[in-house]
Amino acid sequence: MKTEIYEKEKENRWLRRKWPIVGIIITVFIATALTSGRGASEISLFFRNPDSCHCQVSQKYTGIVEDCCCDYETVNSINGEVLYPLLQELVTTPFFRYFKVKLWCDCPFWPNDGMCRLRDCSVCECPENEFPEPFKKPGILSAHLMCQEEKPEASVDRTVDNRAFRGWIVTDNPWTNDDETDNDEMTYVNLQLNPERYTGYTGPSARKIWDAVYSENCPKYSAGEICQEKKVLYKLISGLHSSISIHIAADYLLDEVTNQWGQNPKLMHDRILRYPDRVQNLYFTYLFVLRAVMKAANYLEQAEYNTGNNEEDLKSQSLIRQLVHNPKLQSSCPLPFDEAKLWQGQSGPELKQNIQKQFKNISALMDCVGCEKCRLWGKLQILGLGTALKILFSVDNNNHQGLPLQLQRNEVIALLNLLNRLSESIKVVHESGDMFVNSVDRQIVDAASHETSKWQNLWKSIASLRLGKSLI
Ligand SMILES: Cc1cc2nc3c(=O)[nH]c(=O)nc-3n(C[C@H](O)[C@H](O)[C@H](O)COP(=O)(O)OP(=O)(O)OC[C@H]3O[C@@H](n4cnc5c(N)ncnc54)[C@H](O)[C@@H]3O)c2cc1C
Repeated sequence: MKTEIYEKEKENRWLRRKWPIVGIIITVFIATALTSGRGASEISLFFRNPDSCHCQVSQKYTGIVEDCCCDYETVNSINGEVLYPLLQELVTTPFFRYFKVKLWCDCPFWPNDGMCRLRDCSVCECPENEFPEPFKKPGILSAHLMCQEEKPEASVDRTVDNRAFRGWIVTDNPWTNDDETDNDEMTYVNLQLNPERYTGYTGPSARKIWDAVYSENCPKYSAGEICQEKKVLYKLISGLHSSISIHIAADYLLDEVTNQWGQNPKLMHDRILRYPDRVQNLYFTYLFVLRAVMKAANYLEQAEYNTGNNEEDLKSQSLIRQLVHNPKLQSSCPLPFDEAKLWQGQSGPELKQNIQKQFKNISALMDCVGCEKCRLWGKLQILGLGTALKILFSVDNNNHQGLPLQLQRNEVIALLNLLNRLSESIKVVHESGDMFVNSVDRQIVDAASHETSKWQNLWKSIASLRLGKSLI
């Protein structure tokens, strides 16, 4: 009997002495369990992928944005001080808030598999009396023009065909799939009433679009690729994708029951911030589009901003002037992207043709997006990118090709609204990126220490149980 008590006491003493080691073993065990995917998903993501581990390290982007002519610090400062405030105001003016779009979903690649869950997926179209008179052609509201929800107010703009807008011509964009000159089935949407945010569009339907975009139309270039032309399309699309994800995370439906909207730091971290290349591509896309706007400065300055609301139209024009001729922008980042460097080699024209074809395909894929609001913003932003590509690559500085720049009103609306979206995303990443990363890190640490203390308590109870028993 004595020997038995002695043995038990020995065992407990061993347990007490080795407790710190046991603690470490438990911690390692928990970490292993979590990294093998059995723990909370956020923790597993954090530990599992060493490339994505930015634990407590603040993500600072410095130096020149790759393939551009401006550095991160300058982008952040001109965006925060100049572009963001001007663009925020500009997109609320009547001229820039009505976008003409074909919302019908007739996917040329596969049957429509609309997977939208939320009411927020659908677009609130403009009633006929809302959008500006000069945008309309009298008598176009015939009964056969039905909108998405079979309402008669899905009016079509044909006014631009006839009106002598200075600078507003009807022309097709060679980079996009939709025929911009065909007004059938087009409808007007007030963008201010349809913010780009979380819609619940997710799963295989959304994944199929992005997969088709990346795998078939702009595959990721291999590391070490030096041909800038081969990288441009991927970087533009990836930058746009980052911006879309940032808007989803920044305006997320946190609680469906109480309809509570707010930021989702985990989504922001998991989809964007933990991938530095996605953030870098966002900056690239921003500078690319900014360069297009600056290159078209004279055109934009002289164009007619006419919605019939004189005061607001003067405001649009004044804001455009302040933007394209801004002294701070001109001095700190005069050439955000140098398009003249591209298409120089022998294979230049062929490369350009290929990229144009791929971009057109991506644009056609927007008709496959199974959520109306996502389709609206997808189409707008792709038209905006197509307009930037048209400005930078379809016309050269000296009009050597004999093609003076001609833009359609809808292209300008898309271009400036796209720049505004990118500007918002840059602001979020720059001003709140660290806060999101820290908040996710905190959640991870809290979850891990909660798990650890749970195991420690369990272990302590087992140990005291054994100790108690042995003393009986
Ligand atoms: C055109 C379009 C517009 C959309 N608009 C909205 C919207 O307004 N609101 C909404 O809630 N949902 C929208 N969606 C859906 C949304 O983009 C996501 O597809 C959805 O939230 C599911 O996300 P996910 O985590 O599966 O990753 P996804 O964002 O679908 O990404 C799919 C894959 O692409 C790769 N990837 C992700 N980001 C990048 C990047 N920046 N660069 C390179 N590769 C990347 C990754 O491998 C990832 O697994 C839209 C989808 C499309 C196609």
